[in-house]
Amino acid sequence: MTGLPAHHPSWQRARSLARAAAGPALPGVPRTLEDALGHALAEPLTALTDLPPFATSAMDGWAVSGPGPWQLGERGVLAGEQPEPLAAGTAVPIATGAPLPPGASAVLRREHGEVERSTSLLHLAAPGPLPEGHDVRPRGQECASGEPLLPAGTSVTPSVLGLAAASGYDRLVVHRRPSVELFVLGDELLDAGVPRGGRVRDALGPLLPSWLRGLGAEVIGRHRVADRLAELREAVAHSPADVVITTGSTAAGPVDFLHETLRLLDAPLIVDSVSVRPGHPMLLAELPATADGRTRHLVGLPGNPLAAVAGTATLAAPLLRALGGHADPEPRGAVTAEALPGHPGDTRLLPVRTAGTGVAPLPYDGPAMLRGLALADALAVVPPGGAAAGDAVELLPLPTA
Ligand SMILES: Nc1nc2c(c(=O)[nH]1)N[C@H]1C(S)=C(S)[C@@H](COP(=O)(O)OP(=O)(O)OC[C@H]3O[C@@H](n4cnc5c(N)ncnc54)[C@H](O)[C@@H]3O)O[C@H]1N2
Ligand code: MOO
Repeated sequence: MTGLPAHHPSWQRARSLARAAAGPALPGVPRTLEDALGHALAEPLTALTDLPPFATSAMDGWAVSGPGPWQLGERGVLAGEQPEPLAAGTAVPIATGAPLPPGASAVLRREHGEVERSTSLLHLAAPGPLPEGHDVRPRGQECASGEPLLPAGTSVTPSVLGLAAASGYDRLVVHRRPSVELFVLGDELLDAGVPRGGRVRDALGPLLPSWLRGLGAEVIGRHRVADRLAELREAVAHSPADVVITTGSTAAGPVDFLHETLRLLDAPLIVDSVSVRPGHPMLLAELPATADGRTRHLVGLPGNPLAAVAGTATLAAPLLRALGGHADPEPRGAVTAEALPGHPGDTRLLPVRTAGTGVAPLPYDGPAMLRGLALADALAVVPPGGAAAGDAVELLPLPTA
């Protein structure tokens, strides 16, 4: 456990407690490039080759040697070929990406040259002269073999996969993803159809798993758990997940058994409610370790859907990112296009949309509502008392897929 239990910390402190609770990131494992997507690099990415690995032509045209005009050879050089040396005063056709023949001094792009058919002489057809190295990508222009390209902790995106492949990798050593099991509580929840008979649709079962995957988690299960102490206790006690995430049951209602469950499991609370709106009943606890000594945590998200979203951004995101070894991102900021309403004493997380050069609030942002969130680009972190038009605010990203 990290530090003493923090009851009702500030929003900022709750985030750092959640990050620190992770401890060291999960161990590194080798993965094929395809399987590494979404993980974090456990080792720096170091170039396994010079890039480009040999001097190449940057354009379709001719490789030339010395000043023109040039006697044109017949056999051109295609990408993937090993060219013959080029004698002074001669030229050969060359394709973009083809290795430059030894002895070539520059590349003349097709639209800048003219071939005299009768003599097979290639003339410069653009204002000259053609400088040495023109339209040539020299070997090692992007990096030298052994050069560090990306630090450990970098999140593996499609672009990182491309760079890793270009620089010679078949596999990457990445941190294991934290496993997550999601327990959705609430006997009033329906899994299909229109709300009826006093019951409402489960909005969080569909909302959370893809978000959690986007945070780098491996979602190993999603279950509905009945509002009964014994059932919740069994589910939490036996979950093999690194992180158990529950929704609902955080408050003091007649069937809110989460606190009681944690007490019975001897699971100390690291965060027990946060000074943030919506979502202040959110919590973070350390669960008893697994038989093989792995630490486990529980994030309790409030049942009101927007409050659960606030809890995911506040507690689940820093915990999961740190477990997965992802480096902390630079905070993203924006200017407000109009005033953002705040809470007198707590931080407020407000769905906002980019409007012109700033961000603006959206209607329907109550804790039980998702209508504003569904149109939002981000959650704005609104300080106690609110933000005036033109103020800078931090933005928290929202998943897009
Ligand atoms: N006496 C107090 N009552 C409440 C407090 C409080 O401090 N004192 N806090 C309020 C706040 S703030 C919130 S947020 C909620 C948190 O409640 P729980 O986490 O215990 O959640 P539930 O009671 O189970 O549900 C609340 C609400 O959300 C609906 N819900 C639950 N799960 C889902 C879901 N998966 N999809 C859609 N809607 C869901 C549920 O039907 C309730 O309407 O407590 C306040 N009360
Ligand atoms: O703060 Mo509760 O978090 O939704 O109303």
